[in-house]
Amino acid sequence: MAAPGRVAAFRLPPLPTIGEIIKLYRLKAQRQLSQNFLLDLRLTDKIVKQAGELKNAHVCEVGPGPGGITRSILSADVEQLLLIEKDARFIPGLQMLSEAAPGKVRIVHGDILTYKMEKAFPKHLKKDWEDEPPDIHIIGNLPFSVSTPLIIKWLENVSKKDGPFTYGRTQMTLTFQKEVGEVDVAVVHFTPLVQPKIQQPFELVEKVVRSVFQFRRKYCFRGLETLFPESGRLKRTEQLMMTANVDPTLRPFQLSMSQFRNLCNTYRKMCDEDSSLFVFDYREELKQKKTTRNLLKSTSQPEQTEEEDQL
Ligand SMILES: C[S@@+](CC[C@H](N)C(=O)[O-])C[C@H]1O[C@@H](n2cnc3c(N)ncnc32)[C@H](O)[C@@H]1O
Repeated sequence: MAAPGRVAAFRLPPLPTIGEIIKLYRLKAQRQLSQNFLLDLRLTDKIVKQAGELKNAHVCEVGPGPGGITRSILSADVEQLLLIEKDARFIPGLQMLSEAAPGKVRIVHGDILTYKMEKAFPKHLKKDWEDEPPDIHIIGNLPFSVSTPLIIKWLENVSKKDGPFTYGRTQMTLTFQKEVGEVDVAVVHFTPLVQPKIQQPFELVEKVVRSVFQFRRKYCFRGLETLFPESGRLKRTEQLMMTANVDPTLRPFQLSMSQFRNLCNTYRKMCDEDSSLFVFDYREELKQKKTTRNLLKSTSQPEQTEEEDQL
């Protein structure tokens, strides 16, 4: 058994070991689980420390599972802890934790991707966007398959000041697990800025960034080309890169924030000049090309192009 978590006012039940989790929750794949669940309280304390001072704070933990991070949050003497867990098998263990810390814990058996965060905390905690962040924190260690769509949704919420950011510049401390087979986790702490670094609609920024990074190891022009329809693609990509002052042979991860800003601003101007541009969908174009090619296919079958391999 791991050492019990301690707080001044109450004593939490000990964290189960990986073997106990497998038995208790009838789970399989011990190797994978031991990477996904954080069962060392020294490590979970370290992660929770990254969130800053949590005494008397309102915290939402996403995906508490067996409750390692949960214990560390409670040990930080928070005012209220909201737990959102999708897997019903973890609920009884979380209820035990809730009983050990009376009046502190609220458990929601639900999906964080659909949970209405704009109603999750008391209204009196709301702060103006320009003020200091509210005393509300989101903390979580989620699998990659969930954390990626979730962070995109939350970044959109930041830009629209809705969802968890109805309360102001709510802070988030999230762990991102590396590839399956690696045990390392990266802890990232986010505090929304008062002014965005790029003053364009979220959908436009997301489209540009997603396009650049779809070929992350290639020169950045390769991804940027996909913003434009085939007719005039080369010319418009050149125009975008020249106006934005971006060297086309940089790799996506070498681009600076100001280069992304220039790209977004220039692309916005191009979209304003051509109303059909923003809705252009490169993948849709590829699909249509493939369908046409299949229709025209005769006895001699051409090799698939690199583009079509992406479909
Ligand atoms: C990688 S485990 C981490 C568990 C625990 N936080 C820890 O660090 O040991 C991810 C947890 O998130 C839960 N989960 C996965 N998808 C979820 C979702 N969409 N909404 C809420 N919880 C989710 C899983 O059931 C699991 O308990």
